[in-house]
Amino acid sequence: MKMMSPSIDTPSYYDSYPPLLRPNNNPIHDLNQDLDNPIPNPNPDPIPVIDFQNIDNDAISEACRNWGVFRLVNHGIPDALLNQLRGRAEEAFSLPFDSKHALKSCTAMAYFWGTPALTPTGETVERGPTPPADVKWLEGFNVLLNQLSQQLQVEDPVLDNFRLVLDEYGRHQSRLATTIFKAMAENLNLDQNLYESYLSPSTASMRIYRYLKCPLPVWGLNAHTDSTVLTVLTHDEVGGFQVCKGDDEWIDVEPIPNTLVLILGDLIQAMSDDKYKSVKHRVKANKYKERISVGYFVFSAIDAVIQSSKYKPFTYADFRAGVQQDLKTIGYKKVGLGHFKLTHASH
Ligand SMILES: O=C(O)CCC(=O)C(=O)O
Ligand SMILES: [Fe+2]
Repeated sequence: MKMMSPSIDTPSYYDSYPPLLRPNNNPIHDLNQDLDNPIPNPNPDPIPVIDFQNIDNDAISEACRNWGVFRLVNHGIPDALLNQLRGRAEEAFSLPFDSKHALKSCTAMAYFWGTPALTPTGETVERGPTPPADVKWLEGFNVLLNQLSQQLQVEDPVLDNFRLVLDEYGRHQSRLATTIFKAMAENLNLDQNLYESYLSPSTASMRIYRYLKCPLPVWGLNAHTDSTVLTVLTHDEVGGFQVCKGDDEWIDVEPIPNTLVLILGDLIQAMSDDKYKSVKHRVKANKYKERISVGYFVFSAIDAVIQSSKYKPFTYADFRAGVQQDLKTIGYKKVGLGHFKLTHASH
């Protein structure tokens, strides 16, 4: 799709960047990280593939146990909608920084930049006096799906078109997550009564990120696990997304058009008594290209009590409070499930 935004060669191009992240205006960055030692990218990569039109519970089970991540094909989201999503996201990010920043406190679609550490309503979590080295070369919108049907506080046709396409895309994501979770719940023999509250698409959120061109070899997003039941990602062709296999084998996930990447989060790890893995993942920054990704994050109902032989019973509200506290104190290297781990877990 053609963009109305200034071309990359014009000086005004960087008006869409947060001022601190514009060229020649960059904070000091942490250079002590080694970005150059992932496993060389085999082609195709070894990430398991699940066909949504022909769901194979055994294949899902194996992917969940051994990987914590799989690629979803034949998911039924029209290519046209995925292309539209991409086009609308590019248009929204190309707006001048001030137009995006006007949405800073808009809960339905909150703009953020410089950090992925947010409250559930999309406000930036402040971490003491944030050292400049913590600034991440990214910006994004945090979207609460159940609020997207209403007009945004800020009237802007570009943002409104973006909202509409996100709403439609979000409905597809709820459909996919519900079906996939059902297969997982069957595999795990989860109690039918519990299982209803274990996945709550009505409280799902989305994040649309633009990773900005970053002049230094840093991580676009540090290694972390998601605080979700499931996360569904769609990636553009730029690449840079990596998952961890085993303890320390980082694998580049190839961006394959019109496929989705599904990640297991901390909550399903607990529900599965640690049989399924909440997979560590991270994003490499790119010096030459911006990268856009869209993530759908689905959690348990806020008062759902998660039962596990490996953890004390906890509600999702408890878990979320723990994660928010972790973000304030230690950042993305959260304690997460560790807050509830039983030291002498029963078998
Ligand atoms: O941008 C991506 O591909 C990953 C985003 C992510 O891991 C997250 O928001 O938790
Ligand atoms: Fe993540």
